[in-house]
Amino acid sequence: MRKIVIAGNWKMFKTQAESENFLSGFLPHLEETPSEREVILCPPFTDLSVMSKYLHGSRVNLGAQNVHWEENGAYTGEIAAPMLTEIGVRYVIIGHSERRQYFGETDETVNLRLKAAQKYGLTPILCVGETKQQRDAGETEKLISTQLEKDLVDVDQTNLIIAYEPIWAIGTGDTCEATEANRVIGLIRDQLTNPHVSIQYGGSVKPNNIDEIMEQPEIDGALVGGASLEADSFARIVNYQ
Ligand SMILES: O=C(CO)COP(=O)(O)O
Repeated sequence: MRKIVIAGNWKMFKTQAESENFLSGFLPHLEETPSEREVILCPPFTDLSVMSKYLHGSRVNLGAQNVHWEENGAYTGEIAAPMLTEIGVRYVIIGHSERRQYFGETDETVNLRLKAAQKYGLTPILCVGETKQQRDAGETEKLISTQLEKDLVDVDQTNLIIAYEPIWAIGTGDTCEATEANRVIGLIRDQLTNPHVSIQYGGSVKPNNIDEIMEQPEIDGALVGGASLEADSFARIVNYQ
């Protein structure tokens, strides 16, 4: 059975005080959320500890936005998996296009991070997706297939979530057609050895398009950026019809 997973990626937004304010507005909405839906919030590192305490006993799980592959060491600015698991973090986003674009993340480092996350018991959310230029050149399938091939070397597919995030749809309001996202996600699934991996769609997911996205048979959830920053908006997404 593939699990439905709805995750909010807060990127570089929200102080601790703002994160607690969000939770006080958001948590009451979860009374309506079907129990089989997994709800995850991925805030900045500085919010994780305070949110973990706040969320104790709640059904919301925490994810980080990155993790290093070493257990510790002289890697200024990085975070190690045991630092995350110790405070109750269960998931970690790896290979987001913003990391690949602005911070030199490569398929090789993505692969190292995926394996390290799994080694320490975190479930990675691996992001893949094409640029507008690659899409226009008809290279979507080839690009994603190459990303998967390189990123997933020796990665355990029984503890993995994948997010298909077309880069041109991120933060632009220009959502990928739900049927097209469904098609690409079907192609991703064809390339996996485990048919039970949950595959999310990400890119301008909003309260007004979540229902159509979740109607698609191949789409198992959403990775939500901007619309996860406001409690009512993310609640509407988590409580899709
Ligand atoms: O990058 C994203 C989630 O990881 C998507 O961001 P938006 O929902 O703001 O387009």
